Amino acid sequence: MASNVSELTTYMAYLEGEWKKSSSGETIAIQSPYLRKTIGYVQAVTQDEVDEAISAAHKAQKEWATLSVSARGDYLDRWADELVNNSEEIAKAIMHEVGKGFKDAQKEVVRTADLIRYTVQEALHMHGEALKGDGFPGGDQKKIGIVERAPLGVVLAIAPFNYPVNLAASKIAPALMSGNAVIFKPATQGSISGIKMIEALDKAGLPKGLLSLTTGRGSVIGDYLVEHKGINMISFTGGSSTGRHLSKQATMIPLVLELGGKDPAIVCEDANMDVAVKSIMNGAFSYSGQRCTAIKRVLVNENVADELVTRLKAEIEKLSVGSPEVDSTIVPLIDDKSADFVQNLIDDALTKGATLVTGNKRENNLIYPTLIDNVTEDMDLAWIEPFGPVLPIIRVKADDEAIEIANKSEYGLQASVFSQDIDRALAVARQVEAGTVQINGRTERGPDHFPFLGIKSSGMGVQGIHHSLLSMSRERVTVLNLK
Ligand SMILES: NC(=O)C1=CN([C@@H]2O[C@H](COP(=O)(O)OP(=O)(O)OC[C@H]3O[C@@H](n4cnc5c(N)ncnc54)[C@H](OP(=O)(O)O)[C@@H]3O)[C@@H](O)[C@H]2O)C=CC1
Ligand SMILES: O=C(O)[C@H](O)COP(=O)(O)O
Repeated sequence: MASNVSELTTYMAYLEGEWKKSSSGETIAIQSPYLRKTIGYVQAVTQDEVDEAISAAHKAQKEWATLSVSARGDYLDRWADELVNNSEEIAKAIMHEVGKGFKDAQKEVVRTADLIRYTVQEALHMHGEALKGDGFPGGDQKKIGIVERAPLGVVLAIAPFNYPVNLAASKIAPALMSGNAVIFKPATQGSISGIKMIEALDKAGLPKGLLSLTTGRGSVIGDYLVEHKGINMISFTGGSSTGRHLSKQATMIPLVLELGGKDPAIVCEDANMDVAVKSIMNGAFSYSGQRCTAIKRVLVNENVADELVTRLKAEIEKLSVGSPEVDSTIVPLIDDKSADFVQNLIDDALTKGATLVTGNKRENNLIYPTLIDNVTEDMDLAWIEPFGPVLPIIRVKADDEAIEIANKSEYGLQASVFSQDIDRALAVARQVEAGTVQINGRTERGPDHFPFLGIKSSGMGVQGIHHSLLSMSRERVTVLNLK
């Protein structure tokens, strides 16, 4: 596939239902991680523009909340249709901007349309409840509690670079279906994909002002957005340090945080090795490990460690490395800084005596898939999230030791346990501190209607379609006191 990004577009911000140049007069250049050149410019939105967008959002939200759920759903269904109709163009934007393989980028767009449609259906099927007062000692049948769900107001949706369309829509769709307005802050590297996605929503006829897209550096407008009195809920996905910072800035408003991880794959000595190898390969290396749910360390029983390492090495050496345009599994990392970060983790482990099995080759921000054995607890690679294609092997003597090391991590997003004995796998799974534990499978967020959550430094609150709808609305209780 030939890349045609020679004509550089300056993209507008979407403010109060109009595509506008920012009054700042400033733009931000977006660099493609694999073309290694500027592919477009986005607006650096000002604080005054943020104020205006939030004020317009409040106005539009009032009317939106009076629409029936099915009428809101019609807008969102049309959005999903538009995304599918423009999937090739949006996928190209994702590929150019964040270096994701074209087929995976297309899957991301289709998955997003599916997520939006499911969100509509889920919202249509969420009903309130009526409580009878006599259900509590001393209560009275004449007291009836009606419990409905009400919107929160204006939701701030902040997304990371790695799933610029899906992780944004998984916030925007439930926010809108719950009757809220949205301020969407895309990752700077991910803004063009976000703009393309919002173009589709605009084409679907969304009422003006209900959603604004504020492009700009998180370090410049992030705190302003987060601390803004007009924001009633924040749904954030990104790194743990950004998430921790944000949780200190935001006061007395609901907050859902999906953050980083250091997902372990625990391989017991009775694991089915075919399953373990396939799952670890897929879990650790797809999109060069730039997934929050990537397998980021392997805790393997020493009796099967040699076999696992030999088989992983053979598979890693077969991985395609290079351009996302030919769907390589290993693609250049999002920027040079990220590649330096991964390289430092590799260097630290090797300096401290770990064994290089394969990899540790680099061309600019392209890091070849790297497997490092005999990683020990004194090495940063045992604990720090690389967000790149490097996998540490930590050998353990028993399940208990694997659980202990798994739980020593500050993170608790997901984990995998591989064993052919379901009782054993379940016993291990129940002791691992993580939002989700996969038995005999790779760590992953999908399917998107499952609850998705991180504990410890991996997050706060729950996503997944049903839970996102809940977190973006509140109970509204009306009590009838009959004569
Ligand atoms: N648990 C989960 O569901 C997921 C977690 N992640 C995690 O995200 C990280 C990678 O994504 P990355 O984009 O680099 O993460 P970052 O934390 O760097 O950025 C995430 C978002 O926050 C914005 N931001 C930055 N500073 C602020 C601020 N002060 N206030 C408000 N917003 C701010 C960024 O904007 P800008 O780009 O302009 O700086 C971006 O939109 C990894 O740690 C990964 O594990 C990723 C996907 C899923
Ligand atoms: O950013 C991430 O890593 C995504 O939330 C992971 O999604 P996936 O596990 O479904 O690829």
